[in-house]
Amino acid sequence: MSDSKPYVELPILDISQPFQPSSLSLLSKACKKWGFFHIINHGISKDLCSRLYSLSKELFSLPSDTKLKLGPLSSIKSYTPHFIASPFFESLRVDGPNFYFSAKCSEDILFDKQNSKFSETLQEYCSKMADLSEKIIKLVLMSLGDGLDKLFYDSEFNKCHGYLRINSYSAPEQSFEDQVEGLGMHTDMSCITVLYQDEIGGLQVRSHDGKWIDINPSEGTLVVNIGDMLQAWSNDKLRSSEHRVVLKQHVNRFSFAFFWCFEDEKVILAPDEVVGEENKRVYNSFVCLDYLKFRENNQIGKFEKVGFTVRDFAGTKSQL
Ligand SMILES: O=C(O)CCC(=O)C(=O)O
Ligand SMILES: [Fe+2]
Repeated sequence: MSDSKPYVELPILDISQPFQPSSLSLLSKACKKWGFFHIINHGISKDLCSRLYSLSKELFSLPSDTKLKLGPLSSIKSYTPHFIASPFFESLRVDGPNFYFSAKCSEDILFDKQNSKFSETLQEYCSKMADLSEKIIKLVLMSLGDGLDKLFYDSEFNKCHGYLRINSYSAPEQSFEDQVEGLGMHTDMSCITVLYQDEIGGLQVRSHDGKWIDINPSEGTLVVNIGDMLQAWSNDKLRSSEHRVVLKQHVNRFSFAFFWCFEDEKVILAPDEVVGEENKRVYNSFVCLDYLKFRENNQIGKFEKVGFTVRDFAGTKSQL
């Protein structure tokens, strides 16, 4: 990676502390400009991350035939094999609200002997992530000002649900002239995503003028990004940025992406208080599930590849 890349300083929020107006204002600027920020003192211990990391290694080193019992052609569909998102990417999904049950269904098929550590660890990690996501949503709403957190948290965000995707990137063996993408440019469909990335790095966010900027890993720090659902709900006050993962030769990489989403049947329409008097609504109202299906069924936007986003789906004419 070249050294000439523009440098971006994303806020690092200590979320164990009460928030000062100055940190909320930094947060709101970062959410508008980048849609990404970092958090520390989030309560997810190093030990828990290492345990999940070891289990992930064990899981993805199982034979392909075993992993394929979990999808994409099986009834469970928790596994995405290589060559769907990219030749170097595979993933396993664990769904809430009963993360233990979801992980156990996969565990029972993957491991000959019972490996209850797998479902227990996933339950521990995901339930902590769900609590953390609620906290982060409140914080992001606070950063929008005008007491929007108090006005809308309970009425609009109380049925959110989460799922985890454990992402495994295998190492490109040949050298390529261009950057090798492990996961191509995409936006997340969630309200927010909370991401643990290992120490390898490779996550990049796309700036307004189309430059790729590294989001470097740092121990004890989690990355948070705004997804499409919150971009639409906030009438573009919060940005769901395009991002991707580039790989290094001969190096494997893992990440754990926890997606916190509105319920499927939720109708997203930016409230008047969020839109503000001066501004126009930039999205028509839409049902969440319809957007998810639009992304799933769309050849270009399929899986997490470059493609259509919520703007193509629900943007008002003036914006297109
Ligand atoms: O692996 C990463 O760092 C990012 C993963 C990601 O963007 C996703 O799972 O949506
Ligand atoms: Fe993503």
